[in-house]
Amino acid sequence: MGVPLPLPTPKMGGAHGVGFPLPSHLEQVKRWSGRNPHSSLPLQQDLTILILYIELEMGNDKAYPGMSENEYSNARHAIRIYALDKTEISLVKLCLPPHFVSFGSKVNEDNAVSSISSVIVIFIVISNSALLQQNTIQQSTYLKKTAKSSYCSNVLKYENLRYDSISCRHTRTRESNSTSPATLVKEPHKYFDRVLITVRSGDGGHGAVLRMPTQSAVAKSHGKLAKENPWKKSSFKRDFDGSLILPMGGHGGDVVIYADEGKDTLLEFHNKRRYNAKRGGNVDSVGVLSSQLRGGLAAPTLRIPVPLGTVVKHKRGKLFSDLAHPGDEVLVARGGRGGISLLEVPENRRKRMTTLTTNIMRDDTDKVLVLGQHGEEVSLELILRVVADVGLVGLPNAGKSTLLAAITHAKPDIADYPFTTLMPNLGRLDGDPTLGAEKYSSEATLADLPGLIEGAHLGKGLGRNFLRHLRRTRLLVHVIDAAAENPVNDYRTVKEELRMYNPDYLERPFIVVLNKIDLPEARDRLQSLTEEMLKIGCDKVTSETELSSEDAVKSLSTEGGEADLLSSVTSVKDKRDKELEDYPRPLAVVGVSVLKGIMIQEMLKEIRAALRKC
Ligand SMILES: Nc1nc2c(ncn2[C@@H]2O[C@H](COP(=O)(O)OP(=O)(O)OP(=O)(O)O)[C@@H](O)[C@H]2O)c(=O)[nH]1
Ligand SMILES: [Mg+2]
Repeated sequence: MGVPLPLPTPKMGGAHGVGFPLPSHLEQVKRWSGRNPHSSLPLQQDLTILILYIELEMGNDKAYPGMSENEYSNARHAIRIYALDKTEISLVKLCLPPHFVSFGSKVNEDNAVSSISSVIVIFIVISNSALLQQNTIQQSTYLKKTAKSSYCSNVLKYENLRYDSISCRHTRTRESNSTSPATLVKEPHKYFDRVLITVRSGDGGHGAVLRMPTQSAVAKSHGKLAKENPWKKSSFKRDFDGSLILPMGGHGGDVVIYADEGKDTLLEFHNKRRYNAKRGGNVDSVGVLSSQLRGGLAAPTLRIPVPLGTVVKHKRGKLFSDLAHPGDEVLVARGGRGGISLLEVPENRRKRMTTLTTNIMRDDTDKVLVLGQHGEEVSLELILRVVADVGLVGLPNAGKSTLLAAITHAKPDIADYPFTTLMPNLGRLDGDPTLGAEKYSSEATLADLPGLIEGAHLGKGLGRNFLRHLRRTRLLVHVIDAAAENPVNDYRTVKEELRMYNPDYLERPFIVVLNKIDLPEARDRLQSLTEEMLKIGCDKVTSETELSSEDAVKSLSTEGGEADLLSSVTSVKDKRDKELEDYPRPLAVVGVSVLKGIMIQEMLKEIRAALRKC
């Protein structure tokens, strides 16, 4: 620890090295070591790095056929770097011997082994855990011994085999709480559906080490009766088998995240990113067992409300839960258990008490149980995907928000400039009263999304991240400005962007709404536009019309449409290779003017009919 490294003249990594210049790297290692053994590195997790620096004695160049002069001289120094997870550390001793000889296929192994002239083994332990650091030091000591006996005799001289271990601590990186309230107000659309938070469950309350009361104390508190028989069974709380029940520390508060229909966004979490549950109460005692003794109070569960449709994930990927239904909740951190109480019994009464109690503990090592257990701290990523049956998509200014306002009670912002809508607006569509009571209840939720433009997948306009909010929809409604210069092209642009985000979106049933037919230029070409739109696409539904449940699970672990599993990557790629014409054609094309209320009922009929089909 802390011994400056005897470093050889550094050279390039060589044919078997890691491909970056040695000098700077070894300089860094040098800085980490000797001078400051407890230097900090900006790493989040525990890590052990094993560096092998091997210098070869390249005696006979005929032993390395096919190696160029350059390769030959580079191969004289080989550096290998292994990052070991803390759980893998025991593997070091297993995998070390092969590394001594794994100098690539061009080198005859025997020759290579016999030509090693010196080896430097460096362990860098980056951890705040003293135990892990200690373990690594033991590992390297063990290696020194085994290397001496097994390798040094015939491979290299022991004095040429050097070990060092370096301990570094993590830097305590402060969580970026950089989103200022002003930014949140100015650009809420960038933050409303994604946030990182940290939750901590409460510690358990402490138990107590109790003494039996003296006879006089018992008499004082229980009057004459107790004086006659201080060990009378009813004096203390007992289990059904007669054993004494000793009070326990209260359970620490759990942390639960639940779906709350009253919440719309995750914005508030940007202001407060840390949530701590309370700790359990300690045993209320002055050290003497009494019938009045109470256990510590359990801390209340900390319940955090999030909008319906929030996906709760571990910061580094693992899915906790998808809170897609009202009342869904997930326990994200369990509170620490309360400590138990111990009873100290005088030697002469011990035997008798043992027959009466099951939870007497005298062993010193058990005393740790008196302290409540620690709660757990978890970093979470919350991702909102709105829950809606129908998604409205289209270019900016097509009239999506006007449509939502026309058929639901929603009051979205409407204006004749692009990107009026920055965050999804939700509206509730009532069922069809003409279909009778049964169908009337089949209401649906509509989501009006921000406008998409060509190149949205490259980040143009508002980008395309908001398309994740289409994930749960059953039906898409393409809203097109029929009075625009080239409505068919606009339609293709939106479909293309959807496909770039997630080709599955194009497999979903959809209808096309040609809007603004109150304007003459739209009304005149309504017929031809409708025919043209109906021609784009094919009849056969090529694959699943909805995300299968398996896909849904996969998609929960990924964002932005990039699936992490190889198979799904391939399938997504295949789907992107398809032409727009290879995807299903619209279920219906209707011309409307949502502003002037023309053909609204016909449009609603088509939407309801489509909803019934999917
Ligand atoms: N003439 C006419 N104008 C309409 C019609 N529907 C919407 N508009 C106008 O089109 C403009 C844009 O409407 P919005 O509903 O804000 O369009 P949007 O698709 O939500 O636009 P973004 O939110 O920017 O994506 C507004 O000025 C509306 O008044 C219509 O049927 N006829
Ligand atoms: Mg809008």
